[in-house]
Amino acid sequence: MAAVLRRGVKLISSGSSQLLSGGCKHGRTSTLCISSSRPSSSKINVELDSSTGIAVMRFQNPLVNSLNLDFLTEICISLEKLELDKSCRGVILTSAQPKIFSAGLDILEMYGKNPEHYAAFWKSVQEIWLKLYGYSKITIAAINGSSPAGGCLIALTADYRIMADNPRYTIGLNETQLGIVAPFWFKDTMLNTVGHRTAELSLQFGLMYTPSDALKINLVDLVVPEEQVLSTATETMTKFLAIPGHAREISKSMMRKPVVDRLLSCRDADIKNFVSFISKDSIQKSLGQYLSMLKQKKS
Ligand SMILES: CC/C=C\C/C=C\CCCC/C=C/C(=O)SCCNC(=O)CCNC(=O)[C@H](O)C(C)(C)COP(=O)(O)OP(=O)(O)OC[C@H]1O[C@@H](n2cnc3c(N)ncnc32)[C@H](O)[C@@H]1OP(=O)(O)O
Repeated sequence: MAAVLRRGVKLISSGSSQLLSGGCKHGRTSTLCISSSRPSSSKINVELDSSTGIAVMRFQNPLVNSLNLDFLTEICISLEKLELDKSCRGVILTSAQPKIFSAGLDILEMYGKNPEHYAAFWKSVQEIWLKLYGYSKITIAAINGSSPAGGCLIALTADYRIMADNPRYTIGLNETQLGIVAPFWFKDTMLNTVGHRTAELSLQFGLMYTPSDALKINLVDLVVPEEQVLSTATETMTKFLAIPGHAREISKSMMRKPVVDRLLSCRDADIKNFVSFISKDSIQKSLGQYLSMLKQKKS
């Protein structure tokens, strides 16, 4: 159930099973409607300040915000609701988990499952990218932890990226390190942000960057002390909000539409390609080894 935090601000816990269709208004505060049952299953929370129009979406999928099917669906539904909500003007994406923005796609969704599962999972990955990269409202990634692969992709879809100044946090498209390949629309998103040569090296080596190195290649726009990430994101959002909305929105769409259209024109083929690639014995073996390496790292 939505709980009032301070004047004009509501906390919205949203489990995918709890979301109802359509936004609703409660007095002066515009928020999303959810039922009150089982709020503890929520993988995200959204705080929408109706006095500023700024929503903060926090990822809270323990342990590391890995992007599984349910989590992706939940994020997508919440983004859709915020997009339809006239009182929301921009969304800040950040993490409630310590040290991790998002560990990227959940490897367990791509390992040891059947083709139908792989297809459904990949469809949800496409959905989140299409939703975020084509999002009409302003998005800012407040990157308060590590952000490999799919986590980096989520950050890359934002209009602006602010990263915490902690050299332990890294960000990048590291897919090749897992023996897998970032698909063309991951590549295009990276390329549109950092340019051709940097994207080429970055993708081939599967490079992960510290915040200061990420800043050097424009993978992030700003690096600030960790405790200032959210406040800086809010200040930056205010600057974006000062621009006439329709002009900003059309400019964003002009920059991104060709890339969005490219995936829209071949979604089914892209799913087929993913299923066939990920089902290969050699790829499954690589993913299995990578998972073992993650586990061994602890011991
Ligand atoms: C031609 C091409 C055509 C089509 C496309 C084909 C291919 C598909 C491309 C797919 C694109 C893929 C994108 C991805 O996002 S792949 C995922 C990449 N992610 C990573 O490499 C991150 C790996 N994780 C880490 O580096 C660290 O875990 C992290 C995030 C820095 C956190 O470190 P730490 O705090 O020390 O925590 P642990 O390492 O101990 O992890 C805790 C726990 O979480 C498990 N885990 C971590 N990451 C993932 C993940 N991505 N998926 C699933 N599980 C993950 C980890 O194993 C630990 O589990 P445990 O059970 O041991 O507690």
